[in-house]
Amino acid sequence: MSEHAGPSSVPPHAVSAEQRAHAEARFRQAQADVAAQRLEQAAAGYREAAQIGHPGAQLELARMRLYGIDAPADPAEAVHWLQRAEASGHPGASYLLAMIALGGTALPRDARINERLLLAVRHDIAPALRAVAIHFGRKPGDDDQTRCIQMLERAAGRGDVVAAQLLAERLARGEGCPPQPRAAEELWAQLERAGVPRLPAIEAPLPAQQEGRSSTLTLEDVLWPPPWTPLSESPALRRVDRLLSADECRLLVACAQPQLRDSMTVDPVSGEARANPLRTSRDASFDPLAEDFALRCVQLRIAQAAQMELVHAEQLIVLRYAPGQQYRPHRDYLPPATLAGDRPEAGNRARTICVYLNAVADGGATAFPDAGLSVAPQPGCAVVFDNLDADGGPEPRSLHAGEPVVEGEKWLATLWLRERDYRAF
Ligand SMILES: O=C(O)CCC(=O)C(=O)O
Ligand SMILES: [Fe+2]
Repeated sequence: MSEHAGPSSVPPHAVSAEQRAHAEARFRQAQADVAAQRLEQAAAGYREAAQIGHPGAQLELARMRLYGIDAPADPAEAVHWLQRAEASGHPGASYLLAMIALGGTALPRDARINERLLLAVRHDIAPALRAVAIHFGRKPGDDDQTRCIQMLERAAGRGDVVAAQLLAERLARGEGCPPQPRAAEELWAQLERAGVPRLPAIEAPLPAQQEGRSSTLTLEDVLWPPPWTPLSESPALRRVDRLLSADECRLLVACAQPQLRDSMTVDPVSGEARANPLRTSRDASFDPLAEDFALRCVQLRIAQAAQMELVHAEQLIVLRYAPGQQYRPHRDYLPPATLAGDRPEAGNRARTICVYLNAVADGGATAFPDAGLSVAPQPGCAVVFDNLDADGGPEPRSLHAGEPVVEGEKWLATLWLRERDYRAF
């Protein structure tokens, strides 16, 4: 993780100069192995250097173990190496430990998350700055809003493109600062020259707040799910209002935009992904390797709103529908052949939560024919429904559709939640 400042070589006095030099050489060779896709050799090299006490190697080995790059993922081993790197003062390790703890499985979801994140902020680690900016930006206080702008500026100054996009949108609209349309235009022009696409116009009310919360960086705020409003009992259907802030909606769009591809569906017989007239949108699925603290925090909040644990979630999908595009009536539970090829031990997709990320000029509601209901997109709000019946069998009444967009575009984030643990951490 080159963007993470911190000691990456073996601290002096711990081992002999000769061992230190050896660890450094093994570390460099492992980096070359990664570049050449020799992953098993890279892991072996990192491991040797990590055992000697090389914090950079400890961090890289941890990442390989966390994401299962050379062998099946082992978050517990990743945590072990990160804790050793953290003990040597590597702030990148603290940042990763905080990110892992959000899942609440490999590490407890406790106050250490805030401590570690703040430590990463003090070391100017850009993804930590971005996450903290978005966190303050959710809060109504003027001080919090000012902090959000300051943190976005700091992250953008460290080269964080997404923070720069979020900042430009806030400057343009005067969110947390007086409107500065000229500065916003300059920033957007700079971003466009670097090939960064503009964001769609997104405005959303501030998220619902838990009464009496302080304005410090406390994870409890994120964990508090706004209550849901039942819409139908059978099929089980609810809506959640004011779940995500405008920054959070923009974050999801900004991260998805560069990765959009034509939506595919999986053929239930062959298991192959292919274009299907069932779903004519474009979508992006977030690679776990690309997830940062802010993205995990938003997903945790979405999972909490669905009253499920984040580790039950498949990868988050962001969909974009242009006029005429739609998702024809379907059910989200997986047919046996598809399930068999994708973590059958996690069980089927028990619940779905769809979060609307922007306002659609016309069309694009989510229709539930068996409930006789349709939910119109409202930025930052979500619809939650159950795909399985009380006995865990497929619930045919969960049939639903993304109606065609008539005018404008529709951005949506979907989390499909399995019955049991799906993610490694
Ligand atoms: O676009 C919609 O409103 C529905 C999307 C959907 O059904 C899904 O993501 O599973
Ligand atoms: Fe669906």
